[in-house]
Amino acid sequence: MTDVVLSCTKISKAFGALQASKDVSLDLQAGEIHALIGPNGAGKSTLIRQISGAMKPDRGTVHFLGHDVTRLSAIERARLGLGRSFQISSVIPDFTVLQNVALAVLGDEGNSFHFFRDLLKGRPTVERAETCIARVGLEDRRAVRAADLAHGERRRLEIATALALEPRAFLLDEPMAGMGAEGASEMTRLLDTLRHEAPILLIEHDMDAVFALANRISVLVYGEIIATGTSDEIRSNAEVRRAYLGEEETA
Ligand SMILES: Nc1ncnc2c1ncn2[C@@H]1O[C@H](COP(=O)(O)OP(=O)(O)OP(=O)(O)O)[C@@H](O)[C@H]1O
Repeated sequence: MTDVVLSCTKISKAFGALQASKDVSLDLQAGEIHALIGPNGAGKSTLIRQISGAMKPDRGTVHFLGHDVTRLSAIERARLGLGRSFQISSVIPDFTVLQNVALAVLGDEGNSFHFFRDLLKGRPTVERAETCIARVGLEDRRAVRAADLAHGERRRLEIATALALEPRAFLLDEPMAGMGAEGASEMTRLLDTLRHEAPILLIEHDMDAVFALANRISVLVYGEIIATGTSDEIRSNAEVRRAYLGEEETA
């Protein structure tokens, strides 16, 4: 029996005449990385936003850990353990690495941010934040302001803030965007280990990373999933090559 952590069923979303999601169904199973790939404008971010709760679908349902979360807000889904990291950074630039992650830990504990300064002196918060920081390999950078981090380090900080919420699943939207080869391979190594803590639904344009990491890949074209399979199955799928991979190779 497969252990489905997250699923969406027949999700549809239109922006005026544009059908950005068309009856999309997919699931995320324990221990896996399920990559969502497709050309620019295919509807990947729109789909992940509906799964996270940032946007309401016109039709369809989202289930997470056995709950129907379709009507829950993004914050309520995050509290259930849906961890997110987006194309646009959510970290506070003037806060240090430690302060950013501690803030996320406090948010998870349901504390009012008025008490942030006092609580930051408390060991449990700091210890938990430091565990998350070490998990992404930023322990030597804990006192550095987020604004002063290199791009790849900032992406890892975002993952640390997501880890602070003790997620049961991750939604990651282009964690390797804008990274050089070294940053991308560090992120690849990190995601490879993270999947064992919580499965990852991954949007990523870096095909080397996707093919190296993904247990399963779904290909979205014009808002529709045209194929789901292993790396080998997707690489050799004629329709996928025509609609997406062939186009990338000749670009
Ligand atoms: N809020 C919105 N209002 C109107 N149209 C939108 C909105 N959000 C997205 N779209 C459109 O929906 C389509 C899908 O966009 P989306 O950002 O989901 O694609 P994507 O696959 O994530 O693209 P990329 O790979 O470039 O990030 C695009 O045509 C986009 O212009």
